[in-house]
Amino acid sequence: MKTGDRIECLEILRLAIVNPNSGADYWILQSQEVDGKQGTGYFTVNSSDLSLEFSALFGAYAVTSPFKKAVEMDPDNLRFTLDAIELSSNERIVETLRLIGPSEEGFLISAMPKPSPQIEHRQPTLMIIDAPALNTRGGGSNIQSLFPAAEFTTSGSTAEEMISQFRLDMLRADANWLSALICSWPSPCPRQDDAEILLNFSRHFGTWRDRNAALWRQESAETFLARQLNTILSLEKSYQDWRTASLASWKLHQELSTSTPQRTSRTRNTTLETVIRSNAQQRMLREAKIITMLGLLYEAWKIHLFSGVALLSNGPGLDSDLLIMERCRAAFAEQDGSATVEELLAPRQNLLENGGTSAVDLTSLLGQVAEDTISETDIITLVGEQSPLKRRESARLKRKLNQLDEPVQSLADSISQGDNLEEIVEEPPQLRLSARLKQKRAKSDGVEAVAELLVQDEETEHEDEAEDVPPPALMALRPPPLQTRTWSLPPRVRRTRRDIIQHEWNKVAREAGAAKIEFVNDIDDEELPPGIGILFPYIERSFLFDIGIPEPSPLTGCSCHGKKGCDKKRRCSCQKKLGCGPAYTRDGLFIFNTDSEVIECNAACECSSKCINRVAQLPRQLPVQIFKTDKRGWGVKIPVRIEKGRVLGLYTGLLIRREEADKLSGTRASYCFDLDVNEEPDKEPPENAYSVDAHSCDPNLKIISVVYDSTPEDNMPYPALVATKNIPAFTELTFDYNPAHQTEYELKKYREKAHAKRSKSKKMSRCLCGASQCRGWLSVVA
Ligand SMILES: C[S@@+](CC[C@H](N)C(=O)[O-])C[C@H]1O[C@@H](n2cnc3c(N)ncnc32)[C@H](O)[C@@H]1O
Repeated sequence: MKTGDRIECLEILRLAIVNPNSGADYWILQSQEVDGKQGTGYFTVNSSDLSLEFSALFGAYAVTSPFKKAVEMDPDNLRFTLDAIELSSNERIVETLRLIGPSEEGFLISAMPKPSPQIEHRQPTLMIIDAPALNTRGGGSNIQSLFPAAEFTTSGSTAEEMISQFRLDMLRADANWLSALICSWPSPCPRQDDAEILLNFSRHFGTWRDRNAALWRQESAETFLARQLNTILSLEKSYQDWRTASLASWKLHQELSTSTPQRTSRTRNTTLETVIRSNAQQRMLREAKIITMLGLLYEAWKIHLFSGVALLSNGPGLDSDLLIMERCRAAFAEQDGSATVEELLAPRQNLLENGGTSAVDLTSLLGQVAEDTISETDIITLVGEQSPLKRRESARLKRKLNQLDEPVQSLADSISQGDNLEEIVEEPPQLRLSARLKQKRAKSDGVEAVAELLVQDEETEHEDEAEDVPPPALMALRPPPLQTRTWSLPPRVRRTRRDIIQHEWNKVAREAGAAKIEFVNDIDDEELPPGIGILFPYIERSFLFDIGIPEPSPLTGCSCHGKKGCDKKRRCSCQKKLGCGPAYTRDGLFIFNTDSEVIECNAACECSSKCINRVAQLPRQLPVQIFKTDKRGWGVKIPVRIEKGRVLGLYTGLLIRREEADKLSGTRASYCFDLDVNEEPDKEPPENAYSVDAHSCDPNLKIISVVYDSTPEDNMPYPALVATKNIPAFTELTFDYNPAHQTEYELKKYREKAHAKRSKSKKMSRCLCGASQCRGWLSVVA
């Protein structure tokens, strides 16, 4: 590239190019008038120093200089092809290039939008900044000296303003993305307040970044950096608190699960419960990894903060790394976690050989954490040995992780028992990690359940792919040989968040023997109901138990024999407690002959699994669609006709104590279901498909309480959803959130209360059920 060359492009927002060796000052690509119009996308290169070959800017990739091929132009879609390296403007070039060069040492080329009332698209100006030069000239305060004012007169703004704007954009992108990422994680098991800590954490982070953006204009670079450092310290503290709380919670969870032989032996006996239990364990594991990941993110960010380029792009490691991560995370999600360790590590190997940054490592890590295909020890391995600074940091990290509390250590042990850390670091990453994990876990005592689950995962994997989405290619993460490397993602069927969640939920449903679940939205662009994310713990049946929930008492069962053993109430000790005839017909339809709890036969009974008194406990038979309604958020419907009395399934979730439930507010409270059959204080937030059922004052479902894996005295019945009428296919399913309000007396009281409270109470809102007898107000806490 030389002065006078023309480059055609539509828009460049940011472009960073790193060159550790050259001493050139900067280049400017100015837009030119074409056909009498300014800024239609042609740019001419001006440079104050032509000693810098363009190929050198591409560091590891451009092996010879000057570059052999001219810049190729594609007016519809900006595309630079340099020495067979393709850079597409579809991805922000700043990120692409950050992948291939050590930002600490080089140049930053940035292209910024130049506001122009005449032209619709943003008109770019491209700048190349020599970061070391920036340092020697006194950092941020002297930026102007690098950009002679004359060069910017056409843009109508000063260099400083443009840089501030640039930084502001990056800060916003960062803060938004990180908070979206953190907020999309669901509340961890078993402690609900972990979610709160996470939220605070992300808020804290967001506020900090926004404030930084504002202060940049007012403060000197030194004060600015000092302030950042202070905030990092407090941010770190909040992260540490969160980590400590989560670890303590994990420890307690572990202790409780091992010190409760009754529940343990029961869960081992039933595949369903084993799976649920394993899910909980996996989830905890994943959370521990995420905690570690966040730590690594901040470590990485801190390292970058001290590099020269930090002065210009404000937390540069995080700025672009986060965006890279976001992209790679999506790529990982598309791959459904099927990349091999080798494939995951390949970008890093390539980087190390060619002088890379930590960006890809973190990217890969985050993707893998989301897909649960990586352990803490692998994370440490991946952080690996890089720059001396990075090496120090990673050694410190290793020490830290080694000193971690027992819970995480035992987690790591359960994954890689028998390996020491150094061996893992050395080990060539050739095996599929999931296979390795499977073997390790299968070997270690007490984690058979997890191994069993993994085997099931594998078995169902292919079936799933055939059903949902074609297996994605691995191109994006498997770097091609140097000369042919492409950064544009190949065309493929894109997996949305909805696809991924649907896939995950169906996996759980299938394992529980239940029918399919589908998300449908014909109303707007919202992909999923609020609060449902990649790690949302879907439970098909059974409860998850919060800490402090007492063990259910030992079960006693009936001694009915033969197929018809439980048909007669007086012979069946379970049904005797019912006080009426059998609750179900032989076809499994609820008879509506009792308002009290239905006591179904249980694991201790001698009757067969097909006995008449086992209905709600069976896997959900009908497929469900979770769909977006026009006025009431998301709801549930079933694509087939439903007979009156059909038991559709259970409303399950995490069983928490009333004290905890009372602390819930807003949306979370609206999912809380009071199991208050015997005045015991347990409630649960949502964790399955029926938790999005809407309220109606004229509902088509009724909730009945069913007991089958605890005793009535334990007060842990399952709310089961029963059709109260024949329901046509695709009708929205509704139940009355407050059936007590149906009686005249209660209704009167309710109306008075609603009237008094409607302007004040957050718990009352307008009912939009549309029923002719609509009570007008919805009390969201049932
Ligand atoms: C348990 S959630 C149900 C799922 C919810 N629709 C969603 O999109 O997440 C309960 C919330 O749904 C909404 N909702 C359910 N039934 C409603 C109704 N009849 N009228 C108005 N809002 C309703 C209210 O916002 C309520 O707080």
